[in-house]
Amino acid sequence: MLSIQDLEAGYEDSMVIRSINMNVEENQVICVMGRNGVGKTTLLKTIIGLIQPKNGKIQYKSGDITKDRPSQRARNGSGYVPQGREIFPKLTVLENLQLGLEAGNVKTINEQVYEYFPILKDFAKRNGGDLSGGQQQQLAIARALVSNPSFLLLDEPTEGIQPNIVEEIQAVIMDIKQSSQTSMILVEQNLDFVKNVADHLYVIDHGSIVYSSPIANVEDEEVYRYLTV
Ligand SMILES: Nc1ncnc2c1ncn2[C@@H]1O[C@H](COP(=O)(O)OP(=O)(O)OP(=O)(O)O)[C@@H](O)[C@H]1O
Repeated sequence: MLSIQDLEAGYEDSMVIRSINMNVEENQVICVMGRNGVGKTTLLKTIIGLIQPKNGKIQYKSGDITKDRPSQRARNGSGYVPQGREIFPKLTVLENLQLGLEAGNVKTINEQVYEYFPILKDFAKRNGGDLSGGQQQQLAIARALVSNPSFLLLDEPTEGIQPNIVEEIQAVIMDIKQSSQTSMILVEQNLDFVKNVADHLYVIDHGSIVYSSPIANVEDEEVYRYLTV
């Protein structure tokens, strides 16, 4: 469904990710781990179109999307939950969700989103900035889900979030996987969380994939070797 071939990207003269090859099938959850600063966010931003690759190709549903703008990708089914949430603090919860609808060119909010995160209905008129960190993360995920993405990228959705909300986010990811064909790429620091939700794990170091394994065969020690400084 999504095929990334020899992808290289970075900022001005610096190359941050190098020779990345990845395949994501329908309904698969792929996790990407790696130490701080190795290029995980840069990879997601390149897949979503916020950064233009210097080399390589991204194919989505057999079309070449390497040069498509982020807005085109959103209309074609991609959803993005950025690191640090990036919700609009001065807009209400409902207005934040409506922006997700516009991005995906969808008319109405799928009620499923409120079933996943009932708090967002209760707090519809509150400003996004008045929610707790965990609630803002739920809003960021919901904002991506309202456009019914067939492909969802999540950048560290559990970072700094209290355990009960991490469990809720895990349950939502599992439900999306069980009830739809949506594929996901998840950047995550927590190996236990990864093992609960993922089908395949990639570890990145210095911008390249250094470890790749189906989740059932992941060797914790090997993964931790790359995650410790
Ligand atoms: N806008 C930018 N301009 C220049 N360099 C950048 C920019 N954004 C990130 N970088 C650099 O690119 C490298 C990779 O950053 P990136 O955010 O992709 O890493 P990461 O693996 O997601 O890290 P973290 O786990 O801390 O989020 C880092 O050296 C970072 O300083």
